[in-house]
Amino acid sequence: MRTQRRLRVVTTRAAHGRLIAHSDAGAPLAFVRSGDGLVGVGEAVRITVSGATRLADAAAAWDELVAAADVTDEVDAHGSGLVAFGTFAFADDSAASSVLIVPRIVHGRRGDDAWTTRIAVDDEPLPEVLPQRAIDDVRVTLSPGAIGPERYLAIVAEAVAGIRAGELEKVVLARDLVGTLPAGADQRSALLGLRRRYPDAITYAVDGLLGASPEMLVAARDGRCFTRVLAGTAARGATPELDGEAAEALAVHPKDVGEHRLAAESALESLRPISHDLATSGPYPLRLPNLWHLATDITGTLDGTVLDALAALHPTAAVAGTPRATALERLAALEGIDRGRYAGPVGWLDADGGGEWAIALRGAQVAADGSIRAFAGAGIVAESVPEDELAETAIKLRPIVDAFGDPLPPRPVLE
Ligand SMILES: C=C(O[C@@H]1C=C(C(=O)O)C=C[C@H]1O)C(=O)O
Repeated sequence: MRTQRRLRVVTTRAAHGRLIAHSDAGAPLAFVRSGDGLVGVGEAVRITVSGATRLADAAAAWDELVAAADVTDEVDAHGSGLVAFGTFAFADDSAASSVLIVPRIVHGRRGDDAWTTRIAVDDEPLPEVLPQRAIDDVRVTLSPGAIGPERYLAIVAEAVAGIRAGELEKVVLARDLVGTLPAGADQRSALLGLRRRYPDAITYAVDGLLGASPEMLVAARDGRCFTRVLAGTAARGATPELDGEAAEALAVHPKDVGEHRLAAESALESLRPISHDLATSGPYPLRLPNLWHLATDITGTLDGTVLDALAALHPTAAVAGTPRATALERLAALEGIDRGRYAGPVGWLDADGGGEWAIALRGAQVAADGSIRAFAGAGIVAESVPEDELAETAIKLRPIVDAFGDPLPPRPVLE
């Protein structure tokens, strides 16, 4: 989709309260982690793409918009100036649209810098910054969707049989929960629920897709990139001692270590053609409020934009499997449903090819009619036990189940 619009973009220093309270109740835009990040209000431009070329098409439309923009930025921080929020569908043949959204107003904070960016289209005046609005407490119960627990056990068993027969090494299988948000409900309620419980995760919201992802697919700035690969999961222990043992056991558990190695190697392989000086640290056990993951961090010099990096990395072996093409075929056949934007890239990009993109995990899509669909998956390998994988998806669904079920606990409930 082409756009001829000319944007006028002005960033000035500002002081903010809670970032999320600035966003729109019915259509929040957010990418926030540990108090830093971006929140968008309103919509100046929407770029809609789909199909196998969705990332390349979005990049071309974005380049045109950037070329015609007039930007005044007195802050010059990562995320000041012209930015767009975005979400991309998981599969090439998904019916879900992929979008880039340029808000009318962006509130940003990074360390000691805080700013507001105002964006006007063509000859419009710059938008006015409105005061924050209190967040309503909205409660929704989620229940099994197209893939209930029984069906999940069956497809995991089928996947294990295929892997043992040598068809592929690993496939990530997901299941879903559904619910309905009342008309006009405040979506920021769930966002705040996620932020309070998972402050170190990335709380994201773009076009009804919202969640708290622990996995940074790629962050790019000034020609450098960072990727965090997560694969291999264990429940937290009930006492500090048991918890420490759970982390130690995960770090040496052959199934998880093997599953992780496939994911880390495939991320490196994807990055090699578009980057150099790649360095890794890990795998190490990463602690989240609800579980442990094995993590590998990758840094490098990026020869391209953040969208180029997304095109190279997505879908990673952490959310699809290995080999990639076989895993994509198998997961589509076994799940039998459209994942929509679940496990796709969600984030923001700037005018210089930088930005931050998470994998859309631990979240849900809220559709225009209020229907909610949440997904969580687990990496299946030859040693996988269906009941364990079902339990793992239940833990991974907890952030979004709790955020909708009991959105505003008075203080972080864990940690
Ligand atoms: C697929 C999900 O998570 C991914 C799969 C993991 C695993 O199988 O151990 C771990 C982290 C994520 O990369 C999900 O949360 O839905």
